[in-house]
Amino acid sequence: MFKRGRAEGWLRQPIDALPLWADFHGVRFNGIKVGSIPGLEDRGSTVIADRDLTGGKEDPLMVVPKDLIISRQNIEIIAKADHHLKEVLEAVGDFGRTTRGAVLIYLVLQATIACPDINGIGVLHPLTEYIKFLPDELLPTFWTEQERDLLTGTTLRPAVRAKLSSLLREFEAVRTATESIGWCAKHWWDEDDGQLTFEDWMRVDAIYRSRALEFPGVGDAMVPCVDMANHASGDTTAALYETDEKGNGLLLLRDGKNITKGGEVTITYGDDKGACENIFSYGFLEDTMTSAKTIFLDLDIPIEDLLRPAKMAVNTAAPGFRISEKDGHIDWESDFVWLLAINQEDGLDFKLKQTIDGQTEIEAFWKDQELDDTSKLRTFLEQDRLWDVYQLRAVVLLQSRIETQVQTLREVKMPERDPSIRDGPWQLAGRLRNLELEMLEKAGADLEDQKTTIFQSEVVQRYLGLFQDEAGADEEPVDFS
Ligand SMILES: C[S@@+](CC[C@H](N)C(=O)[O-])C[C@H]1O[C@@H](n2cnc3c(N)ncnc32)[C@H](O)[C@@H]1O
Repeated sequence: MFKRGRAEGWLRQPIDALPLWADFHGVRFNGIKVGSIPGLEDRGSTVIADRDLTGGKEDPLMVVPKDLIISRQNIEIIAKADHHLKEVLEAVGDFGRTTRGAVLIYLVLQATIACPDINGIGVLHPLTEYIKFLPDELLPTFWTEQERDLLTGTTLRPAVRAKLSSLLREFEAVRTATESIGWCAKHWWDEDDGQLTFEDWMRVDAIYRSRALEFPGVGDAMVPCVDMANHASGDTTAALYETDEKGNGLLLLRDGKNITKGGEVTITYGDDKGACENIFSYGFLEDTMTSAKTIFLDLDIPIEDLLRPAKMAVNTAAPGFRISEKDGHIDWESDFVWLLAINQEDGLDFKLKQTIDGQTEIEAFWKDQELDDTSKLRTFLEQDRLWDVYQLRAVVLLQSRIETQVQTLREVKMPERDPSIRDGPWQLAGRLRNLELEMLEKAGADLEDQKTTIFQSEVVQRYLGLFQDEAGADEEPVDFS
């Protein structure tokens, strides 16, 4: 539907028509306009100062009436007057009650309303026109297989693979849930005339992913016109977004920020987001990004671990760890690694429990204390006299996982550039590989230092049988492997 609508023009509007749309629907612009900046056309449209703007002295640069905000609450309100939207939202169940689910369904319905072959479906809404201004972002879900191959060894590779699988599952679930609705069967799913394709689902997902912002008091939402602002981090962020006491969306120039006429009025999409997430959600990396910032690596419980099935059954933590870099210093965090770091001889135990309905449930224990949430395991271990030993094991596990990742990145080099590979994916993949490799190497070195420090601890030395107390009596050595 989107591809056809873009090509035939019924799902496309030039950005020059935005002021008219905004004016008609009560969006107020103060000293700004929306368009592209000469020389930066590859960044699409953005908010531009239409006169000199002085921070601390300006009224809101944009006021967007609250009814135009695409939030879960507003979609529920719109659905009260649009029985087609309501029918689909109800049919998809819990998914339609999440913000993302409601917005994706809503966007699909707006495209359906705009389609000239489909009549009498849905109620026209200002947003039916607005989605025509939105460009198709080249997010990695739209990269070709060859372009995605460039990501091998980066954390974006598994993220994109998982996203594509989950999008396909969602699309099939929406189809199954709605194909018994007459108009959906006819206009969306009919083998010959049905208009809705998996590519449409990918497009609405990309629109939401690249444009939704977290609004105080509203939650995640797409706010028309505010979502035309491009991103800049740190001190270069020019404006903030929030809602006023009536719930209208606002764009506010930051105090102390002066923008001369023609300058860009940027917001931040989140300064802490890592390089992987930036490419995943927005399809670009800021030129000033010199660190991958944060990397999540998966961890697997080794096959040789006899408790693997039980550990997997009780685990409640994300199976991996995150390393983050701030001010040149690398930190790691993981609720999962502790489950890998301990075993039965340390005090981990499992019991089978019969539930009231006759099912069997597995329960985990740490030294006779019930472990109902394995993500809290660290708090138990911290109090244990062998805490240093568990820390050492965790560090060794993380270090080995990082080494594997580094090795893959080093071994699988960027190939010769095939002419079919587009410039965007080529540049982004190259930069991401370098940023992640550099940060992983730094993290590996930092963990080596941590390992050396923990290794010196008396607890570890005693545990390994390397400690000699003053009387010269050796501790019984313990097999650390
Ligand atoms: C919320 S939209 C902003 C408006 C968008 N440029 C448009 O034309 O509709 C987010 C998208 O804008 C682009 N973008 C935003 N900030 C950027 C930046 N600093 N550099 C390059 N592209 C940027 C990316 O394509 C991103 O997915």
